[in-house]
Amino acid sequence: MATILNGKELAATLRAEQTEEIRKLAPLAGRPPGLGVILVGDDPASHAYVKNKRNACKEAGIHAPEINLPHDTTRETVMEWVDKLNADPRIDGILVQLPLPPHIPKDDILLRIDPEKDVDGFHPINVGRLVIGEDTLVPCTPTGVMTLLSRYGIPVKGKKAVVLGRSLIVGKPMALLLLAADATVTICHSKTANLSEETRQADILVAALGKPLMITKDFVKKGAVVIDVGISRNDKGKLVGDVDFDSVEPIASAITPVPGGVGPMTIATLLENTLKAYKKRNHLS
Ligand SMILES: Nc1nc(=O)c2c([nH]1)NC[C@@H]1CN(c3ccc(C(=O)N[C@@H](CCC(=O)O)C(=O)O)cc3)C=[N+]21
Repeated sequence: MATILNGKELAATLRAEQTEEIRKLAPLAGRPPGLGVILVGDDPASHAYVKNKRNACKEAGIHAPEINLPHDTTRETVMEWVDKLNADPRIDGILVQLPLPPHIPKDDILLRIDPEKDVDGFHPINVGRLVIGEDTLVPCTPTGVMTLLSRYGIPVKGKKAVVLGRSLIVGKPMALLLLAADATVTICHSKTANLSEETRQADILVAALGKPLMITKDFVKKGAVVIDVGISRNDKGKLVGDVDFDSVEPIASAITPVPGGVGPMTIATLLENTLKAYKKRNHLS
């Protein structure tokens, strides 16, 4: 029987801690923290995520103006909104919801965000700082995974970690964070040969490939800690991860469910990053 790593419950605990901290800091700063969210187009999944973020911010006392732009918005208009949020003294964090429509070059937009307000940690300056090992804003999903591991007392130092996936948003920063925590890290991806041989070495296995239910017990060593970052919808519209939970749970020592695992931790970390940027900008500790 594996320990179920309850991200939903832990995220609620973290948000309560953040709410308390904001209540204490706002009078010192003379204002609450601010997170500006830019959403382009009408992708229903993106709108649902942004709604979750808005509710979490509201609950915690974060000022969170939302810029909703139509699908046919130009690159220049999005740039102007980023500039406006960069210059706004009440804004500590900026999030441009991804994916953007194909006619808007993502890299140009992310490069425009003030790195000190880059609560997603996607700006090349922040990616570089993470590689160097400086304290900086780090992408929310992998940071949330590290928080989940540490709050459940799961040791990382000296362990063999295998990360499945090499995206800018999850795989690469996940590998760097595990490395910084002294794990021995392997990154696997779609071209990896003998994938299950690699994954069966893992003490900690992080699945972020976007292939629903692909990871069965054949990919997992007995007693491994299994973290599922996948979020896909099946034909019934139900949320499923990259891990076949029913197959893997009996042999894992700990495992995250989907939903209720990594997803809620992502949002709690977005608030944490906003708070971090706010404290730095206001010289509060
Ligand atoms: N600039 C940017 N930053 C992001 O961090 C970002 C993004 N764009 N685009 C989309 C992805 C996806 N993402 C999720 C956040 C929360 C849940 C989450 O809370 N999931 C719940 C379930 C939600 C549901 O039921 O739909 C759970 O897993 O329990 C999932 C996915 C952030 N992303």
